[in-house]
Amino acid sequence: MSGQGSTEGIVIAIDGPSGSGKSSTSKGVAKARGLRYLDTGAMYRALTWWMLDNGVDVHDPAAVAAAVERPVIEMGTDPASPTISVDGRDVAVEIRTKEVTGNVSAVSAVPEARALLVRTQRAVIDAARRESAGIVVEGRDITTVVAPEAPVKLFLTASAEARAQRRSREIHTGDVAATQADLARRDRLDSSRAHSPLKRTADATELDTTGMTLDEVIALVVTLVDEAAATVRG
Ligand SMILES: Nc1ncnc2c1ncn2[C@@H]1O[C@H](COP(=O)(O)OP(=O)(O)OP(=O)(O)O)[C@@H](O)[C@H]1O
Ligand SMILES: Nc1ccn([C@H]2C[C@H](O)[C@@H](COP(=O)(O)O)O2)c(=O)n1
Repeated sequence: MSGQGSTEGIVIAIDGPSGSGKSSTSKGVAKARGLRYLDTGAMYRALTWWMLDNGVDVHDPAAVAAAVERPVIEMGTDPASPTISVDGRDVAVEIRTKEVTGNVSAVSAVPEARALLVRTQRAVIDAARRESAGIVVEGRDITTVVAPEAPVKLFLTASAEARAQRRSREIHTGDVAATQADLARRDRLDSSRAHSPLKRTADATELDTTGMTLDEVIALVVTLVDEAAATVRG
């Protein structure tokens, strides 16, 4: 709940390229305004982890499509401690490996995988709204496919250099050039796939965070949420 209006049932949709700050910003905003938080990238990662763990050839779209219904992926939406599990196993660490990161774009390009996860994401949003909770949802197709009617739609960006610096600090590597190449590869794949590619629509507010601190970005987005809450609820 904000001082500016009610955030009950509000949906905040945030997309952007890898390392632009979607997760950190979304969690910070959700904590500041008592909202739920959904990391949809974690869901694609969890599906990818399961495929790899079960010997599915992730570069064979038909094999991925045939297996998508098998794992049960569940998410916890508390921004202070978001959770992700597959068949009851906590996979928060496993989904962040290099192997998963290197293969997740292939799995997320498969239409059957997207259809299933989009359905699950909409169910999470609907459940939050039934409980009168607002929710911040972040990923690559939230503003375009998952929640195009959201009253706050943001496209977060930062320069390739800034994103590589941030991610390199996070994973404690001095090889910023290699990190930048990894981010560029994933962005290229995620933006060029046939189904639900990452793209900014005209009605999403672009926020270039290069040169901004995380706290500054969170404060700015909280302001946008408060404005939307005041408008939506009168
Ligand atoms: N404005 C900022 N200034 C400095 N560092 C930032 C800023 N925003 C995010 N970061 C840091 O950059 C790193 C990447 O941020 P984050 O994981 O939130 O990005 P993301 O867009 O969710 O990435 P991905 O799509 O790859 O999951 C994190 O270490 C985070 O703390
Ligand atoms: N809505 C989404 C969210 C994520 N993906 C894919 C593409 C990303 O490279 C990958 C991992 O996401 P991250 O953890 O880096 O946010 O998942 C997608 O296609 N759609």
